[in-house]
Amino acid sequence: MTGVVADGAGVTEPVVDLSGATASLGGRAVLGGIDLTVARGEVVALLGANGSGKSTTVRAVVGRVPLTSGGLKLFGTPIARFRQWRRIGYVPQRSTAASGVPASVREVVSSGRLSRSRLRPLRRADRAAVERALQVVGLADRAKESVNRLSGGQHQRVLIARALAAEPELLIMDEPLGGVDLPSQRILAEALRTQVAGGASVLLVLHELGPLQPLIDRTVVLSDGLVAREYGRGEADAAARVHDLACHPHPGEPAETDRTGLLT
Ligand SMILES: Nc1ncnc2c1ncn2[C@@H]1O[C@H](COP(=O)(O)OP(=O)(O)OP(=O)(O)O)[C@@H](O)[C@H]1O
Repeated sequence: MTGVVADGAGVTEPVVDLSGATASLGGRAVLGGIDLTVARGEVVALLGANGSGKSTTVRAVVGRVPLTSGGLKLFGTPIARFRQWRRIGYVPQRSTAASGVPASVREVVSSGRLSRSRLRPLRRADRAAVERALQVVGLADRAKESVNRLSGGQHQRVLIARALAAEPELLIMDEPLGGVDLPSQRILAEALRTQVAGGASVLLVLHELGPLQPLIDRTVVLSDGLVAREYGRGEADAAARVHDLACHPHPGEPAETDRTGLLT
């Protein structure tokens, strides 16, 4: 099995272990048998063309899309018995932080901490984690503002801060760079670096690796609901190039699909 690492207690299971996963949406098969692992401390990027199944895969991992067959274990526990959701931080694909609810930036970020503190009032350590997360995404000076007054990219940063505030062991982010400008992408890269240095594992859906590239241990390319290819750390440039050609073909240049048949 890939992605198994040893720790002080002996051999440890991957934090995510998806095997032969199939799923359907609207009566259509969307995942055709995905094998995906994330080892403890590993940073895995999921790439692929639009509609290849990236979001569905991570939504399956967080239990939001039921599998029609195959298996999923989180932290070594089958999904049906898994209850420790506070170990996982999930940032869904671009959405609003609070649809119409006049919550402040700090309140939304604090809500990430509440799930960890089981709805107890926040203690000093909780408040410190919230402030750190706000600093990390560069929104500390806007903490009192209503999230309704933020731009789309700033919303995204609030959602990222909410996930970071929980200090999860596994952070799952669906297109965290979407609509986020380059300085903020760098801030996010730094935030992730800190999380990973602290032992966190990360699963990211990305359209391009951008400033996150140096952090990524493994890149998994999806195509039509299947894993088309995996790239290791030293192959990040190749992964980025395959993805660029498949998803953003340059005029006059054949898409990588035409040349390799990898990404359809
Ligand atoms: N609620 C739904 N009902 C029916 N089909 C869906 C639904 N959500 C997604 N799909 C289909 O499932 C397939 C995979 O979608 P998914 O969102 O996982 O792709 P993706 O790789 O994340 O794409 P993108 O890069 O555009 O975000 C697509 O063909 C999509 O049309």
